[in-house]
This record gives sequence, C-alpha cells and structure tokens, in this order.
Amino acid sequence: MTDRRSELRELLYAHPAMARELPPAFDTAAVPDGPGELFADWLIGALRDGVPDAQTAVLATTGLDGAPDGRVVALRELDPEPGLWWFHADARSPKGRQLAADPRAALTFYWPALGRQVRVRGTVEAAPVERTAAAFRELSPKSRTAALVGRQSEPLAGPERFDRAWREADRELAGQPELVVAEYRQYGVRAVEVEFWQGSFDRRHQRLAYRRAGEGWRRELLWP
Ligand SMILES: Cc1cc2nc3c(=O)[nH]c(=O)nc-3n(C[C@H](O)[C@H](O)[C@H](O)COP(=O)(O)O)c2cc1C
Repeated sequence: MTDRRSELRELLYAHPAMARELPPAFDTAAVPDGPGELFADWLIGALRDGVPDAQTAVLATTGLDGAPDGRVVALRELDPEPGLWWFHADARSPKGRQLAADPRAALTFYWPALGRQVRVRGTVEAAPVERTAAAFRELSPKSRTAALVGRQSEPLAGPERFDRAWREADRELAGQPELVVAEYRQYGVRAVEVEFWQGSFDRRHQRLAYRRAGEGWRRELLWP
C-alpha cells in the first residue's frame, strides 16, 4: 500500500516554493507615496504577464464564532488614492453576515509566477445602492443568474435542486432584465496597512509596508 504521507512529504521537499526565476529585486526607495499606485503597478504587470486569475485574493474575516475565516474573492475595482480595494458578494452569505458584525477584513493576493504577495488589511464599507445596482446590471448574464439563485453556502439537498433554481432564476431575469438582487453588495476594503512582498529564489525576500499616518502613509522595510 502506498504510504501517502511519505509520498506527499517527498513531493513537498522536491518542490520548494518559488524555485524558479522571479523578477529582480524592486527598488523599495523609488516607490509611490501611497500603496494604491504601487498595487496598481503590480496588478497591471501581473495581468499583462498573463498570471492566471491575478485579480483574485483570499478574503479573511472574523467568523460569527470569533474564529478566523477565509475564502477567495475577485477584485473588481481599485481606488488607488483613498486606498479602496473593491470586491462583490451577497450580504446574506456567511462572509456578508460576518462583515456586518465585524467590518475588519484582510485581502491577500499571491502571484506565483512573479513570487509576489500583497497583504491588505482594513475595514470594509458598502458602496451606495444606486452604484451597486448599476454594477449589477453590467454583470454577465450567468453572474446575474448566480446572484439571483442566492442561498450561498446553505446546504444543498442535491444537484437537481440547484438546476431547478438556476432555470427559475434564468426565466425571472429574462422577464425582468432590469432586476437587481437587493442583497448584492460592492464591498470596499479601506486599507490601513498594505504590505508588498517580493520573493527571491535565494530567500533574500523583500518586504515593504505602508501604514496609514494621518492623511498620508508611512513606509518601512520589514525583515523577511
Ligand atoms: C477564483 C475564485 C473567485 C471567486 N470570486 C468570488 C467573488 O468575487 N465573490 C464571492 O462572493 N465569492 C467568490 N468566490 C467564491 C468564494 O470563494 C466562496 O466559496 C463563496 O463566496 C462563499 O463564501 P462564504 O461562505 O464565506 O460567504 C470565488 C471563488 C474562487 C475560487
């Protein structure tokens, strides 16, 4: 019988993280005053380099039981100047309820091909209803159907229940193309801390942290 534990251990040691050529060290002294601009530079670079799903991040929240929780979401917009990172979600989902109870959140981006990580910590705020309704109407038909189906993270009795709900939602949207799911939200994480991490094959990683200080930002290097 294969010993899965030792097989896996062997594979993990044979495949160390970031064992490939990565971008050269970045000039931590020649960076913008705020983190939004630097993040935009890095994300645009990742998207243009073809990093798959470069706009996705792990969203960490505090569970209603006080324990940490996390899941992947997609970044939809960025306001570099105030430092707002926007994602969309249903207010009735576990994460939506968690954020209503405690708006503190973190977004962690990782671009493996570039060995880059960005950590954003802050507090979420929801966009005004009219703006969200307009954004909802711009979604692809499939995304609107998925949002109307709703019930995210509730137990599903079987795939046929989902198929039926999907068909019903499709029909409803076809009859009412202007329909907006009232619980659909645009959440913006207003950053208080943003850290840029550039990995290096030789483990001489670089870390640059921005922290809000009054109207501006304070920058400092961190030991890797
Ligand atoms: C690549 C990827 C992108 C995703 N994007 C979103 C998103 O933008 N919004 C969202 O609510 N869920 C998104 N999800 C699904 C979430 O990870 C999660 O399964 C779902 O939102 C339920 O989370 P919750 O139970 O913590 O509320 C995405 C998942 C993946 C893998």
